[in-house]
Amino acid sequence: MSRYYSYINSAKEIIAAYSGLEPFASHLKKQFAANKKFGSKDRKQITQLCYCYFRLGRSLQDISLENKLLAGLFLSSRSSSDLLLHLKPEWNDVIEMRLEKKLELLNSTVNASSIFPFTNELSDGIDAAGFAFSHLQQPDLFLRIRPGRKDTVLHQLKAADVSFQVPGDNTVALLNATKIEEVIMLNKDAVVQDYSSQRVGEFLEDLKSKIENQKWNVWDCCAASGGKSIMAKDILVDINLTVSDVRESILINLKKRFQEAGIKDYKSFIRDLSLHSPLTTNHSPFDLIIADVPCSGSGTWGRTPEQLSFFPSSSIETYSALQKKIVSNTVAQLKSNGYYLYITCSVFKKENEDNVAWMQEELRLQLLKQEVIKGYAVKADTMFAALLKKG
Ligand SMILES: C[S@@+](CC[C@H](N)C(=O)[O-])C[C@H]1O[C@@H](n2cnc3c(N)ncnc32)[C@H](O)[C@@H]1O
Repeated sequence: MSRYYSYINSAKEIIAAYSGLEPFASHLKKQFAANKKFGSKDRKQITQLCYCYFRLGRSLQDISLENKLLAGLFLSSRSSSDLLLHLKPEWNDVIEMRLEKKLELLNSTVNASSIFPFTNELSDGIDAAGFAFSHLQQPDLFLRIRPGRKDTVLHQLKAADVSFQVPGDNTVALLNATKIEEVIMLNKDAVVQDYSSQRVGEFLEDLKSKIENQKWNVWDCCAASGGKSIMAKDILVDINLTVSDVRESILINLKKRFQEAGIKDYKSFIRDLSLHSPLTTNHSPFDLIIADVPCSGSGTWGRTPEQLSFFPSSSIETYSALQKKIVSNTVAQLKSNGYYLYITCSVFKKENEDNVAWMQEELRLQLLKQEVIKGYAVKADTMFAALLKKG
């Protein structure tokens, strides 16, 4: 058997053994660890086959797994591959063809809802077809350059001969495989942060003018490893920062990241915010609460395309309910006239506009601005942010 068939067979076995209960990346890691025969080139090829397969979502259910693997590779690739050259040379010859033409050539039905089965749940303004078909491409890796570090970062990227683009003032787009930690001082000079996540910073820029003489108390209540907190420090500068998360392990990562970022003065605590329990911290009540809430992550499935096949629709409601609990338990800690920045990386209306409408009606917050930050045309995630004010 040629090694290309053996790649196809390995991908078939790995996909068949996947239940969807853990991220596919973890499953893949375990499978490779248990099969030492795979060298790094084999692992790369099998990984690409599997991910391209998942990028098709529930499309092409009527063809064999082997053909779907090849179709996934064909539709998701823009450059020639040895595997297609050997197994489907007629497709490899036209690999640079436009997607519409490739679909015509396949003569099979691949449409928006076969790739992304929840198009009727989308937030307003999202182009269902543009969003669904964007899953066929792997998103880029983005850096946010920290204040005053632009010359250093661009110089280091050029010196290391890394290919990159600068889509925004302080944003760098890189190919996903770039080993950026070997090139720049991560967290000190720039942070890895998706482009749309960086654009949430525009909401913080709007708030800057509202800070007068006093130092604001800011709480990043679902902080994870601190992406939004570092951005808040960079934009709002002189703030009393408090961070919390339900996971102790992620706050350990935050601590290390903050050290590298030079952020020393902050308070942190572990708390499950879905539980209604009294909460007072040194800095409460707050002038600003940043709630980057747990969500379906449906705006980021270009990075985890297995979700297109495995995400249960019932989870949308579960996330929406959890988000409401977290918001109502944290809003209590907001000063009157304080600001609430609600963020998701979801494209679902129930987690986005519907929850904001609920905050207006039930919690009497005033909506200042809300936006679906669309990333699908620029190889980035899609996010949602809303800025509200307590009366
Ligand atoms: C979307 S992530 C935050 C990402 C982060 N703000 C950033 O920019 O890197 C959501 C975080 O909420 C935390 N979380 C989930 N359920 C929670 C709960 N019940 N109470 C508090 N935090 C929770 C998760 O552990 C996760 O780290």
